[in-house]
Amino acid sequence: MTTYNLTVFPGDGIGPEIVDQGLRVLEWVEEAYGVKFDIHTDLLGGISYDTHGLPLTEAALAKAQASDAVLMGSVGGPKWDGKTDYDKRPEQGLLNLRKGLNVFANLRPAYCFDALADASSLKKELVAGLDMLIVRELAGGVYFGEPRGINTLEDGTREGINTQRYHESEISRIARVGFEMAQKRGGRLVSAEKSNVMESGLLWREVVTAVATDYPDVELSHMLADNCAMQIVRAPKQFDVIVTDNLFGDLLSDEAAMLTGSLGMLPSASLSDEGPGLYEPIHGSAPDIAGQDLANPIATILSFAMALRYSLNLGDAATAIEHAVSVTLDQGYRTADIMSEGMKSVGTKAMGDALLAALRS
Ligand SMILES: NC(=O)C1=CN([C@@H]2O[C@H](COP(=O)(O)OP(=O)(O)OC[C@H]3O[C@@H](n4cnc5c(N)ncnc54)[C@H](O)[C@@H]3O)[C@@H](O)[C@H]2O)C=CC1
Ligand SMILES: CC(C)CC(=O)C(=O)O
Ligand SMILES: [Mg+2]
Repeated sequence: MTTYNLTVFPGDGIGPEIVDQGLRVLEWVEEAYGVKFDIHTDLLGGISYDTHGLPLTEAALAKAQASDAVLMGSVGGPKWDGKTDYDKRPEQGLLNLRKGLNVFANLRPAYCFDALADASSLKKELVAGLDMLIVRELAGGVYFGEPRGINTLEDGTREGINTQRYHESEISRIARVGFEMAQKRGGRLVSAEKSNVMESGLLWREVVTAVATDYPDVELSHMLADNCAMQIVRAPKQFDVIVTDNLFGDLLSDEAAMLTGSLGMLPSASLSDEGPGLYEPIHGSAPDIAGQDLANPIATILSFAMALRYSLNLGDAATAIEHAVSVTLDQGYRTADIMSEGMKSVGTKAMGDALLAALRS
């Protein structure tokens, strides 16, 4: 029997609740596909800080690096928001995990399930049939650039600094992922930056244009990121694949999530050239609904399905899970974030129950 080593970081807020449902689905995969998941659960984020004084310990990172795939929930919350030492904040643990795994390519698919075309805040005809992919650079850019910090100046006033910095090698490697994804999909790639006001954006545009010569079958276009944000809500189905930097990808993907009905629907896979991928929903720890059995576990379950496809060679199991999500939504099960009139209102665990029933039927 094939055994896969998984490191799981439930994290903070709704993280443990949604990860629990994802792990139930993985138990089904073990039964249905005759594989074994050897699961090591560890601490990341605020819970790690409270226990160890650090949002990610070296030992936990080493375990993750030695795994076949790393699965997580979410980190952060008001308890740690006051921390001015950013290196100790829960979110820094996640950034360190991403950097430590060198997962530079973050795939964020925005797919509108037919049953949820009504759940979007946009008109149904704009989102029905939507299937776009945001490829976000994840290991560089302004979340990592130096110098950073808050300095007190001679006159006693303060300035905050973060640095957007991209080497051309970082741009070309994420551009290649964008082109390769477009080749496997609709053959169209939009590169989003701010080359009109940022040198790093200009370099981004030049490097992506140069890489394009290796992919003559992909139709490349460039779009300023602010226009891209507008186009995503004006006419989202014009997009096939968007490649963009760490900050713009963060913002554009939360925006795109609302086209699918809810932030609780959008999964992600973060991939490196070698080593395990990291799989997490794109949303945060949702402190406003944590511990109340209200969170939508679907983004997490779909992220774990992406792990099966991209890291564990279990693509059939991933497809079965995606199909079960579709069936469950067709059956009318809805967590509060995607609820509409006449549907069956369920909590986090009951959504997991419904999905497992669909998988077993
Ligand atoms: N990858 C991660 O772990 C991330 C962590 N964060 C952290 O999460 C904390 C909260 O951040 P927010 O800005 O409030 O963003 P958030 O994504 O946690 O929540 C935004 C809104 O979406 C709702 N929401 C999110 N996920 C949901 C789900 N699965 N089901 C139903 N509703 C859901 C929340 O209830 C909230 O109203 C902060 O500490 C932030 O730094 C934020 C984004 C990503
Ligand atoms: C480090 C995270 C908190 C940033 C984020 O919002 C994301 O990656 O989606
Ligand atoms: Mg985000």
